[in-house]
Amino acid sequence: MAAAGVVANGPKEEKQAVGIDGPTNPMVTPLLNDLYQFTMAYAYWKGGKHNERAVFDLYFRRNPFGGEYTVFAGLEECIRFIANFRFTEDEIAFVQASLPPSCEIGFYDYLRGIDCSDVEIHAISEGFVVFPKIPLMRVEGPVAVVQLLETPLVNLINYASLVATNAARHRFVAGKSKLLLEFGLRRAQGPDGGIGASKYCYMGGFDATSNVAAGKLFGIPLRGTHSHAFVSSFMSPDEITEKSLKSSDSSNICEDFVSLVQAWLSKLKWSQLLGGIFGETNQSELAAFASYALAFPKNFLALVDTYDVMRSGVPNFCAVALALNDLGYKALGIRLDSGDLAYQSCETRKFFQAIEKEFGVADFGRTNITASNDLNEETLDALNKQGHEIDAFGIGTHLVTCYAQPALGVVFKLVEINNQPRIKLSEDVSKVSIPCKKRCYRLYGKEGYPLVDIMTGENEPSPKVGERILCRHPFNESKRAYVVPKRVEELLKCFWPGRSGKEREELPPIKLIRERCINQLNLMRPDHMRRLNPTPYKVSVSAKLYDFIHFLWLNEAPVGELQ
Ligand SMILES: Nc1ncnc2c1ncn2[C@@H]1O[C@H](COP(=O)(O)OP(=O)(O)OP(=O)(O)O)[C@@H](O)[C@H]1O
Ligand SMILES: O=P(O)(O)OC[C@H]1O[C@H](OP(=O)(O)OP(=O)(O)O)[C@H](O)[C@@H]1O
Ligand SMILES: O=C(O)c1cccnc1
Ligand SMILES: [Mg+2]
Repeated sequence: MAAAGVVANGPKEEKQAVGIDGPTNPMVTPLLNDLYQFTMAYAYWKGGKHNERAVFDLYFRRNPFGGEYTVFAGLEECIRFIANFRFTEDEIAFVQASLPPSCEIGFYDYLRGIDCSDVEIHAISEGFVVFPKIPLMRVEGPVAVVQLLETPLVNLINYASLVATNAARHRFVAGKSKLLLEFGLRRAQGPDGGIGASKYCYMGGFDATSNVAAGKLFGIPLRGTHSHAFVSSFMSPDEITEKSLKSSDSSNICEDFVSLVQAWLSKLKWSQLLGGIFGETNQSELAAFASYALAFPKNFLALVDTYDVMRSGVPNFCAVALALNDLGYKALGIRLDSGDLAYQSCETRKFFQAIEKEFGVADFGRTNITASNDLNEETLDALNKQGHEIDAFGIGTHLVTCYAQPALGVVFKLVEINNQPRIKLSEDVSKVSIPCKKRCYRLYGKEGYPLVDIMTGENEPSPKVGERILCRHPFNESKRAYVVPKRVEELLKCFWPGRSGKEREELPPIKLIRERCINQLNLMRPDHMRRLNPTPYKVSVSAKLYDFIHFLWLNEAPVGELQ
């Protein structure tokens, strides 16, 4: 399919993060934290508890946007943070100034010495489809150090996974064949929101961004059109002084491209097939289009809704496109940014097809139509239901601000300390944590779909292909199922080995993560993916872990006394 707009760069050779560089955003430091992490770290240290070995799980409790899946994103930035985790003298001085003066000076020497060399991180690969309760990351290490990681890690995963999921959901509704452009920078929540949105929307299945900084930082393809300001900045074709244009093969020069455009406009006006659709078009708009075509003859795309789409924008675009065609150039297409996008795209397509027929310009009928203007999942769905002729969507505000749901409830919970499993109870069962250092697996069925994710204790034997295993709902006794997996995939892999001597998983380039994400989404059973009342994906625990959770629950919950 033809690309929309000016192509500023192709995807670069992505940089392999082996070194490992620090986080993309230099604001991500150990101070990007909640105060209570420091007060707890002090209290652990003061009590001589700081080096106790703790295991924390990072997970979320509910899928966003009323859906039944989430895309896991943000892992690379977490590993970059971990790999470079050290306090500067300046930061230590600030922590000291922020804690009560009664805190002993030795704590600051302790902070001076810590890094993540004794921390071990297992995580699900970035770009995987993930589900509630399953640990996305398992962080193990000295309790005070790992406590200091909670807020930054949750911060780095939360929005990344939310916006990647939002992008994946927009892609799902738009369909695989459409070009999806992220146009959200101006509406994003600050500079980091803008950069993060561009990165993770690409990961979640968008094709390109308008955000130049994101193009430079991550090698994401850049695309763009032009705005209404460019069109309304022109008053008349007389403004164009440099009117000559070389043909695409440089064999001849058209000395007055503007007159060629005017000639085509008259032909269109009097043509049999198009007769009566339009009269006088807006000449200042025509000047803007001709001028843009002179600047970008190979990438001409026009925003056609400044004055009147069918009576001015589209005929003016076609006149310029046909003049370009005379010189061997193929115009890219138009952008619609207001009004009824379904209706206008269909009318425009008919107009393009009529031109192809009347003037014998091959493929003119297939000229690209891009649409934008407050698009979201619902409007994309409505457009599909009505029928439309749009090839590409530019989406900003709703996508990057995650308008439909502003946060993913990622949490970081202690599940084990000094080899002792810990549980956090709650009146709300969905908030009870799943104790123990665990392993997690995805079990696939005979049709190739993932059937269930299962958590087991660290030392339980792993589920085996062809062997029946009981999968239990972690909290609901009556919900259980036997599964005979056709494929077993271990989900948690070692991304930061600490001192364990384990091999570290590579951090793949963003393009590969994007492909992985698209493949993962394609693998899901369609009923988990549908927008209305999707089927929940099953998340379970082994029988042994189930028994242990409930044993610990009873052990920890005080018995009430009725009077
Ligand atoms: N065929 C359609 N079906 C459903 N929604 C549509 C359709 N066409 C456009 N929309 C949506 O309707 C809304 C139109 O918004 P609104 O009326 O505020 O804009 P407009 O007047 O067309 O343009 P402008 O942004 O210039 O004010 C947008 O959110 C757009 O995405
Ligand atoms: O609508 P979004 O999904 O956020 O997509 C990006 C929008 O940003 C641009 O214009 P802007 O909104 O700045 O001005 P406009 O509303 O007048 O078009 C563009 O024309 C889109 O309409
Ligand atoms: O290139 C575009 O068309 C664009 C970029 C950002 C926002 N709206 C549109
Ligand atoms: Mg707008």
